[in-house]
Amino acid sequence: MPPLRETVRAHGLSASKALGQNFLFDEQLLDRIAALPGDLKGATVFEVGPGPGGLTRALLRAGARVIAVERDDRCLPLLAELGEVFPGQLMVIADDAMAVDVDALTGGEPYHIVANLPYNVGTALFTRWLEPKAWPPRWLSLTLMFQAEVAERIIAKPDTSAYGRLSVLSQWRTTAKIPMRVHRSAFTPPPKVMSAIIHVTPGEQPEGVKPALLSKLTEKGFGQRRKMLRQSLKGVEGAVAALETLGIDPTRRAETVTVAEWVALARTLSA
Ligand SMILES: C[S@@+](CC[C@H](N)C(=O)[O-])C[C@H]1O[C@@H](n2cnc3c(N)ncnc32)[C@H](O)[C@@H]1O
Repeated sequence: MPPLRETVRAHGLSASKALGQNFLFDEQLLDRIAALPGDLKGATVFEVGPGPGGLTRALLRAGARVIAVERDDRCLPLLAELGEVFPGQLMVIADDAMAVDVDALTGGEPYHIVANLPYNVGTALFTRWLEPKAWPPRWLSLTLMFQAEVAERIIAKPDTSAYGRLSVLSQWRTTAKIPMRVHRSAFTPPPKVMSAIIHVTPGEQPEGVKPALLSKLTEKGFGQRRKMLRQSLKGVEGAVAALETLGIDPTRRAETVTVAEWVALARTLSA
């Protein structure tokens, strides 16, 4: 099929800022991204925002069955052409990714999620995928492009300025890594900031922890990250006493508390 840039030009497709569109046209780079989840031959992949289909092409070339959700109807004719080149491999749904039920769309099959995310909904989608009703989730891996600053927050360690609620919620039952950084100049048009890819795989959920409690504790703790825990966690019943029981100094601040300590605190309160 014709090179990606040529196809985009032929369709007169230009990036829309309102839809968070920054396109990738370097097919070698796209193949490297599509290789990050591992062997995709015969695997199901859910893609958010295929746009002109650069990443989609790479996933199809890798042998995946791709279910893609795109909000911009201008991209649909171009994606339909792509579907003809890879018969039976591509299903495109014209919708808002926030409104679709991925488990239902993928028909109960385990699936990978791969996306060059629209920045305006990226974090909201990511946190939703981290908080399914049941664990392990149906997804096998997440391979997601983020602004580098958000990616750093996801993998951050305690005692760093990037460490926060997103770090704890990302790390307590998954393994999260940054396998690749992508320079802003790789995109058309180039965004203002650098990007990085996050690769996440599910891990074991620690026993006896209610996810909603961990969510609440981290919300309170990091909501007032400069305050001592005995102050910031005052609103969570039993939390300050639990700190004492666990030997966590209540004069510490949220950003010094390790993921394992947050989990221990949530476990104590979940009992
Ligand atoms: C950063 S671009 C990536 C495009 C393409 N995947 C690439 O790598 O070149 C983000 C894409 O997400 C689409 N998009 C934005 N918001 C969306 C939403 N809520 N649901 C589905 N797609 C959305 C945009 O139209 C755009 O095509």
